[in-house]
Amino acid sequence: TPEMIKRFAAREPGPGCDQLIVLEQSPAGADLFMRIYNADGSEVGACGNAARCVAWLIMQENAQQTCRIETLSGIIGGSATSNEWITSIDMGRPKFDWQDIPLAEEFHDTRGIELQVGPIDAPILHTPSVVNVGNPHAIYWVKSFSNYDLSGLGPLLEHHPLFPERANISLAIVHSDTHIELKVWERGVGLTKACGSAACAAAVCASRNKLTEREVKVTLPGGDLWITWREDDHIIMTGAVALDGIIELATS
Ligand SMILES: N[C@H](CCC[C@H](N)C(=O)O)C(=O)O
Repeated sequence: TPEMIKRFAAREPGPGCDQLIVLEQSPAGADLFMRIYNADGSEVGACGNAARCVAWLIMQENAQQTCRIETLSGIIGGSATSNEWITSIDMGRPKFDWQDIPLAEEFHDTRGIELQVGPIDAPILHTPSVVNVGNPHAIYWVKSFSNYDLSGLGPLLEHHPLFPERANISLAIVHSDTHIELKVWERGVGLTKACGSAACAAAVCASRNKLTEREVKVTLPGGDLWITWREDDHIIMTGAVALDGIIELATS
């Protein structure tokens, strides 16, 4: 139940976690179904970091080079790389229409929507890009993180009425046309060290807004991820399998 998940995630007892991942049989015939619970007990459709860990486990266990993982948002594809500790995930295609984010009202240009923070005449944050990469994201483009208290602004924006399913909120610095740096307030969790889906969201929005190339390195507090937004519209995320993220595999 959500209460049990909240207790587990809140480190009572145990190490705590940002997400709790439950692996089940896949009704769609994928290698398995990955059920994703946030620390607040909410169930969501994407978790990039977990996908890399779960793909690694499947491919190790079955001696496979590829795998398919079913999620609430559809089937994603895992593949091994030349480095056994690095996996790639095909996160599928981004959705940019306002109804697919989803937003509570119509916006024709989701490359930058009217959602400013602070005084109308001198907003401290404004014109975020929004996208759904299996889960909803809003990305604010900033020059530096030091001017913003994301732990204060995050929950306000996460729960903003414009996001009927809430949203993951990121601050993004574009260092070059191949390098983005992110700080993320995750829906249902809070500030985290890494968010794979936010890295995907920022990469496709930066490219769509002509701020970067289609292949970028995304630096998060917990490490780097490499995102390619392929010409066929699929988002490929490559990064280390954060094995320290697999505290324990509870087999039921
Ligand atoms: N908090 C996110 C789910 C986990 C995302 C993050 N852990 C990742 O690696 O993508 C959401 O509610 O959509």
